[in-house]
Amino acid sequence: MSQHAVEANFDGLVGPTHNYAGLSWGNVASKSNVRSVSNPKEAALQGLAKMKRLADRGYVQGVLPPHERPHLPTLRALGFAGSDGDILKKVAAEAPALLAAVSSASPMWTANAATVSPSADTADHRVHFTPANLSAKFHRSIEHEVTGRALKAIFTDESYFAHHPALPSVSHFGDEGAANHTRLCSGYGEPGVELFVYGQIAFNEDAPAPVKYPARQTLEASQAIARLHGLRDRNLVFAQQNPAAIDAGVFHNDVIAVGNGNTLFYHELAFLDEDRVLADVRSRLSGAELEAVRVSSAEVPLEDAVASYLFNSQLLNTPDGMLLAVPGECREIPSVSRYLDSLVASGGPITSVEVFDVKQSMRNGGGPACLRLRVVLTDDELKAINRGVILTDQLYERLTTWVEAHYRDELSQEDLGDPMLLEEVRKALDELTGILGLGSIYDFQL
Ligand SMILES: N=C(N)NCCC[C@H](NC(=O)CCC(=O)O)C(=O)O
Repeated sequence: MSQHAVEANFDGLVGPTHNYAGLSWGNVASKSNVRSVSNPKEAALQGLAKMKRLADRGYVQGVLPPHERPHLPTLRALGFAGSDGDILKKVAAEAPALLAAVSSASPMWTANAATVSPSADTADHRVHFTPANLSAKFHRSIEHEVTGRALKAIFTDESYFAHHPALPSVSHFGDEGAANHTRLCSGYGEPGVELFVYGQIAFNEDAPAPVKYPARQTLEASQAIARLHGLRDRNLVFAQQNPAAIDAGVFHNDVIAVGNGNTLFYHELAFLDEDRVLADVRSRLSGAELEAVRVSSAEVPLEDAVASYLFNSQLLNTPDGMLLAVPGECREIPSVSRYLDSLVASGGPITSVEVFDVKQSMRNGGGPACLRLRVVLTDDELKAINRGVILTDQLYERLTTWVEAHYRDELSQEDLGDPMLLEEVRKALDELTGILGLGSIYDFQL
């Protein structure tokens, strides 16, 4: 028997070390803004403003905490020794690239935090979580442990929630989480079709693969997650991303497609075999017809899709149709802005468009959809979670005051070795776990 369920969005709160280090080869924005001075305070406030607007509209909105950065335990594991201050000084002088990597606020992009399968799809009828190993990028590969702790601190009740460790951290099982996973369904509480999109088949060197940029997700990783989560064939589609799109800067599928309910909004160059993907989804989707909203290259050239992050939008149910929550950049690029007007006028499933300013995150390649992890929860499951992370007016006020008190409004690469920064971060995060009621999740708290 299906139960009423909602889609909750858990946004990553941007951390106090948000900076532009050019760490992500294959992510055009990250590379083009390398060494710009960032504004962590503005970044965090932009993220909170997005959460607040959506919470005010009645969507269930949660918060996932930032991670401790710079991450001293990683530096110690790599042979740096002495006091925290000694280590920062040494690594800043000898290995600034490493310091940048362990200082990234990248856990803000919670679409990469984990893959989540709702209880309507899983064999044991629990919600399953697998933190993504993010093994393609060193700075992201250090996220999954604390991500797992945060998820366990929020989704604690084992009768409702199952937590798996990240997959083995090697390229064969490269996993980028929900950014390459879309669920289509007739209603959130109904069994859905989980569409896993991969960039490469790891154990077949002859299979198609991008030539310029890395494919971060493998088929083998997606299959492993489907097994761990107890998904059945009738709920599953595996699709290969178009290698040419990866080579044009589409480093995750959520940069070129987004789905919600029975609607898949995608660019014609998203998939290697578009017809098969649609046929596979159609044959498995029950209780609804698939609405395929296809954007052609003639309407929006691939480079405009990448530059605007049109598809990195949130697609949300409203009482009359669906809302596309787009980044501000979509209105700055003429082809995209024109397309959005025609989309709303077309009489299709997407009936409104709203602009969100997340520019600080966008400059590192993270749009509205990168900043959120979707978790479909039945009414009982929602009641069972740690409610301290659900955004209310009061929590919004507390978090804004917390950001104002602890965050800098300028951060350059040279600041990352400042021992004061580490102290500021730890003080802020210690207070935050109290505000969110998470207990101890950071290494410095254990
Ligand atoms: N599409 C989704 N779901 N997420 C976007 C992640 C952006 C992130 N950028 C970065 O990690 C850049 C950090 C820097 O260069 O400082 C990444 O490439 O993994």
